[in-house]
Amino acid sequence: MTQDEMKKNAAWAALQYVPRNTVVGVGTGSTVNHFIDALASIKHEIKGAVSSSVQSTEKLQALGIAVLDLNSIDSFSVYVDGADEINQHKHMIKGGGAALTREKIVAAVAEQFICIVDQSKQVDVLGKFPLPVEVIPMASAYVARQLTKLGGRPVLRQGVITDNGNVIIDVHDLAITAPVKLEQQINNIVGVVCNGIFANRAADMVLVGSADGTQVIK
Ligand SMILES: O=C(CO)[C@H](O)[C@H](O)COP(=O)(O)O
Repeated sequence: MTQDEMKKNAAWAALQYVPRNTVVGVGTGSTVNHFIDALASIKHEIKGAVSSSVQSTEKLQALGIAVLDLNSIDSFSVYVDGADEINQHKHMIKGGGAALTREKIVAAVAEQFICIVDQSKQVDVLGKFPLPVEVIPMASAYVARQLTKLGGRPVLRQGVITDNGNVIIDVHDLAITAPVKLEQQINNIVGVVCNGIFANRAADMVLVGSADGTQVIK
């Protein structure tokens, strides 16, 4: 079974946790693209979606799913998104698709975060995947220096501008043994919009696709 088939299994398994007649939060990425396909199969049973990126918005709308303004909603039940890495505490690294800020915003409004991954995303310690940090462009050199002081090796992601008009710095060589603390430390650097550690708002449930089926971790 390919990695993409494992992603697809996890994505379709998420459908059973989507309450009907509500708004659904939708993340970004190749795993989420499978989830959007799955969501389209029940589009007449939901009230629409809130989206974490232009990419997901376009796919949702192309499949006939209404995309609602997050500011028009007080809360909603379930946010479904992928991850680049996830540990046993359901802390994640996200942002490989550069959508981390909007993903963190939509996740913050959701009551429950369901993370859909293939088994290759499970790790003991976060940080082998370079940590994405969204940065205001004029602050990129300053922020890079501060990230070096924290022990990382920052690399500007070439040719990428986020949906919010900012740049991404990928931080290599971090062994993230204290994700809750490091997430806050990086957020405290002036010029950082958001970083890809999702630990202060971890996942509530993880669906892990593998060749043996989909494992549910609550
Ligand atoms: O955080 C993300 C996008 O910003 C994605 O969830 C993450 O990169 C995983 O992507 P994929 O499902 O394509 O493996």
